[in-house]
Amino acid sequence: MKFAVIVFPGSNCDVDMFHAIKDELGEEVEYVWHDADNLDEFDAILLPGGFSFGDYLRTGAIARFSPVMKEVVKAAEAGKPVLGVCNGFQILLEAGLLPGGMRRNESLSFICKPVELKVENNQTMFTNAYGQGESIMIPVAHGEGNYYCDEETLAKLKANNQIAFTYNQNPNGSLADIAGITNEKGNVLGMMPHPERAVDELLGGADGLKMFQSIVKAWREAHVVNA
Ligand SMILES: NC(=O)CC[C@H](N)C(=O)O
Repeated sequence: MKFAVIVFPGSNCDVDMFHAIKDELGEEVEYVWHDADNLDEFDAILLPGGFSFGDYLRTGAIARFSPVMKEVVKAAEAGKPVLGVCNGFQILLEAGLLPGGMRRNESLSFICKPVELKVENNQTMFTNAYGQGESIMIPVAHGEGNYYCDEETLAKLKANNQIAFTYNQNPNGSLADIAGITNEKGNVLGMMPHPERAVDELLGGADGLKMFQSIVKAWREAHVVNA
């Protein structure tokens, strides 16, 4: 399985993401600069965290116009797994691939610490290796992670099981304790916590690795005979 790590000017979690896939997961991975115009050779698309275009205007608001985003939309429409972490989540929101938006953390401060998440839906291609309701530890590091959407959207997210993760102790004021959501089809996931920073006990925990293993498992079941 071949992963793309999309790199924007200002991305800073791309190397951790690459390491997670290559060294911890053991799958093929390439960096793809944000002006790329073809992602056909990749099976899964990863948008890493960082400060794309310096977080000017709003986080993700400029990156969503990068040429590669047309290809990310195409990949999402084709049903490929698309994962956006932190700034990657912010870009997916700005691109309209996920509903809602981000506001500054309620505290107006940048937060950087491990947080406990609850797996709200383990029936997705990103979460199938977790138990339903399992508590996992994944670090957060953001200034703008206060997820918001209108009531109708929240009702839809709940009705369609699109809330993948919630915070056990909400660190940023996010609506309904939301830490990560999927699109309706379930193949696009955005989350503020950083699974790529929790892929080895040496890093303080390996709960994030299961997310990447889930993607591979779902992909093999769909594409490999006798998986
Ligand atoms: N680690 C990150 O991706 C940071 C995200 C974003 N720039 C913020 O501070 O909200």
